[in-house]
Amino acid sequence: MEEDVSLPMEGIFKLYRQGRDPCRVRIDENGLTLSIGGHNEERKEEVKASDLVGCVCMKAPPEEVQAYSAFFTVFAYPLYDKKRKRRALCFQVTQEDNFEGNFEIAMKWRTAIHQARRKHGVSEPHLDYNQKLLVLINPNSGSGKALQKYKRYVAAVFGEAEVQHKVIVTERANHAKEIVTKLDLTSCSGLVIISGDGLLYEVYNGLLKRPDWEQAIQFPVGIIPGGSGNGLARSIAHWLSEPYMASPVLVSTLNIVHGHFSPMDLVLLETAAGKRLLSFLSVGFGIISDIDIESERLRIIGESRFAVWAVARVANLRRYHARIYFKRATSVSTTSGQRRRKPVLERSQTLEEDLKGSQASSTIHSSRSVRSVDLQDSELSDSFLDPSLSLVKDEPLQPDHSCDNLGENISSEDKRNNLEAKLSDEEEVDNCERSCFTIPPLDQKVPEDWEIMEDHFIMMYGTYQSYIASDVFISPDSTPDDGCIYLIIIKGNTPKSTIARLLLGIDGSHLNLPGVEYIPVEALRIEPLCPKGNMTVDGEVVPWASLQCEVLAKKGCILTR
Ligand SMILES: Nc1ncnc2c1ncn2[C@@H]1O[C@H](COP(=O)(O)OP(=O)(O)OP(=O)(O)O)[C@@H](O)[C@H]1O
Repeated sequence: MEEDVSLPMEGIFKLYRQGRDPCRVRIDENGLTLSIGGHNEERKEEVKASDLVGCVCMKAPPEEVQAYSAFFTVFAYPLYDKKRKRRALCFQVTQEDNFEGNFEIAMKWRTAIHQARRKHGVSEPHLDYNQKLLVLINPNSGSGKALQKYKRYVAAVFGEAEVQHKVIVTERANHAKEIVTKLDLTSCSGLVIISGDGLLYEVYNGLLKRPDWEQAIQFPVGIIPGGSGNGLARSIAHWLSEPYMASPVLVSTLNIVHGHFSPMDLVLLETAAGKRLLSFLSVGFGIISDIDIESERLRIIGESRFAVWAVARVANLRRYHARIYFKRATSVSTTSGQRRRKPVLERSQTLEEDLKGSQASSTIHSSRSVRSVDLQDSELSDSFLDPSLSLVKDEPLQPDHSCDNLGENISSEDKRNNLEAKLSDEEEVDNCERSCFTIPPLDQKVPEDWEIMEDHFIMMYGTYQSYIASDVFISPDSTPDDGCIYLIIIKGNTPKSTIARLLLGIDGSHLNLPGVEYIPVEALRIEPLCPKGNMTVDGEVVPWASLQCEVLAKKGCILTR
């Protein structure tokens, strides 16, 4: 382990290939400050500690005249124009007349950069940086690009941040579940999932199978979007006010690199067969579940599969006879336009926010006139120097009169097959016993303070995250740790035109449509009263039968900035 240096630290270097002006550099716990040029023409740049990612030390390239120089390159991802962009600042150290002396100085700066980065938000619990992360990649997620995303983007940022990790590429459905069921949780600092939400569902249900499940489900988990359903990754970014859509993989990878833990609600479910399931995203039936399951055949087109299938489903609207019971949450309100504070996390101001106020960080300005300097917003592969020169070793339903429109095929074969594979573990021991629930068993009456609703529903969808897919902003009031399941209910008498408007854009405004109910609850029971339908948990099919659940508030742990 490297020894700490005392901050602040200052030095004078040259910015490699950026003119002859000396550059005064200061690092403290707030970040890095550069002052370039003389007193009359001084330009300043600041990079916040929260945007720093790492630093590598290098020897001089063969063409360098001052061959005794050493270099250190600082990597950061500040916000420019509503996008996180890579900044690589390469400093040339020539203080000493020999390479060893200069290299020692460069290494000290590397330590200081790491220290500033890690001390940012140090009061928050964070990853043990001395242990490896276990990265699970589903090569068949979405359009099949998860592995490519890892190789092309994630590995590069992990390299810059010196994130030690081990990769396992899943070979089949349930592989990830098997891995985490047996994993020695002391052998790694956290789990990172590069996939859609389906693989994370497997991981959580693998953790639930363990004898130590109560601790295991609290194991730190990070998610990088690679699938066709990436609701959690988008929800986390929304919560942190990060510009997700501009670069989903980068924004999510930076959460892992910064490695702060945030509590996340999980939901414990009980099926009619007495099986326990763990969920982090949603539970429901009706039109959204149908679209999710039936659009599976279009997974090759990625996330747009939901929008394409929605059109087909509205034309052929189904209604499901069911009874739902719920315990209304008393501690929250759903007043539109009066949303609760979003980021619960302490986070430093972004460059963009700064620019709105004072002219500040990462913009170089002269003492006379403020001007932007050409920023090296290069692609991940760019670097001022060849990283291979680094001297720091990388450790590295039959039709039924009570259910309309159910005569047609209502589920995709893919998902059904997957369901069969996943239910084949029915005989597995449930270490999570019935006593873990505070709600009564399914065959007993619900408590007096629960409410009951019976209808031919178009949908009933309970969600605990704001987004259930990257472009489906279903529950604006949800935050990952609010202790609530938000029910979105559409009863059978709602006109088709309303459903069409709803599905054209689930962007939060859908909650204002007549006929759409939005109810925060702590616990829920669903009792289907028609023979066939799609019931989903986190977008995965579960048997069409009674089911109930309750919130395990803040029992999960996600990696965030
Ligand atoms: N190597 C593999 N081959 C086939 N299926 C796999 C493999 N690894 C994992 N799976 C299964 O693929 C399913 C879907 O994965 P994932 O969520 O990553 O992708 P997705 O495109 O978002 O899919 P969905 O939206 O259907 O959940 C997972 O539930 C998992 O069981």
